[in-house]
Amino acid sequence: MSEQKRTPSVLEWAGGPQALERLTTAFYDHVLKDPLLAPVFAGMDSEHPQHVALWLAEVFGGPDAPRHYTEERGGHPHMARQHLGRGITEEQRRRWVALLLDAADEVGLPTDPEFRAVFVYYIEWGSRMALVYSGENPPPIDAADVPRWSWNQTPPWIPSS
Ligand code: HEM
Repeated sequence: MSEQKRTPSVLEWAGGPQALERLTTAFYDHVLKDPLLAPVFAGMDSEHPQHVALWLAEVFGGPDAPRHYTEERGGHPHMARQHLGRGITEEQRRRWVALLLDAADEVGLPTDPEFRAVFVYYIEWGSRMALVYSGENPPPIDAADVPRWSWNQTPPWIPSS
């Protein structure tokens, strides 16, 4: 009887925490040069790329992965608060998503349809949530956990032999 292969977490598939740090480092380099986004990030913490990589690692790490962002950075409430009052526009959100996807190509994240689908699924949701929190009537900031995103409908394709 053939042994069933374990499905890697999205984080493992992406290349681990280091791959996400490469992604956010390249991404914020571009953000800071972008006319639409640079003003939004003018006061950005110099470690912001690492913090966002830590957040993404928790989102994509799978149910049993360490919760580093929650333990070290204050979890969902801290992240949500960081967007309050920023008045992010839909045009800025779209640019933010576009630059992140460009950066994913630039640093060589996997390009298989299954990985990119789950990645975009989270980024689309998360960026719209950031916009909602940044607006005039943000939802209350509750003690929700950092969301865990998994393969859902599109587990990675792994050859059987
Ligand atoms: C999936 C989408 C997003 C994720 C996962 C995300 C993640 C985060 C996280 C984790 C922080 C807090 C970092 C920390 O201090 O621990 C943060 C802060 C921030 N985010 Fe977002 N964000 C998203 C979308 C956006 C968008 C669309 C914008 C604006 C166009 C934005 C603007 C900011 C700004 C300006 C800060 C404060 C940065 C600083 O001063 O250090 N975010 N974000």
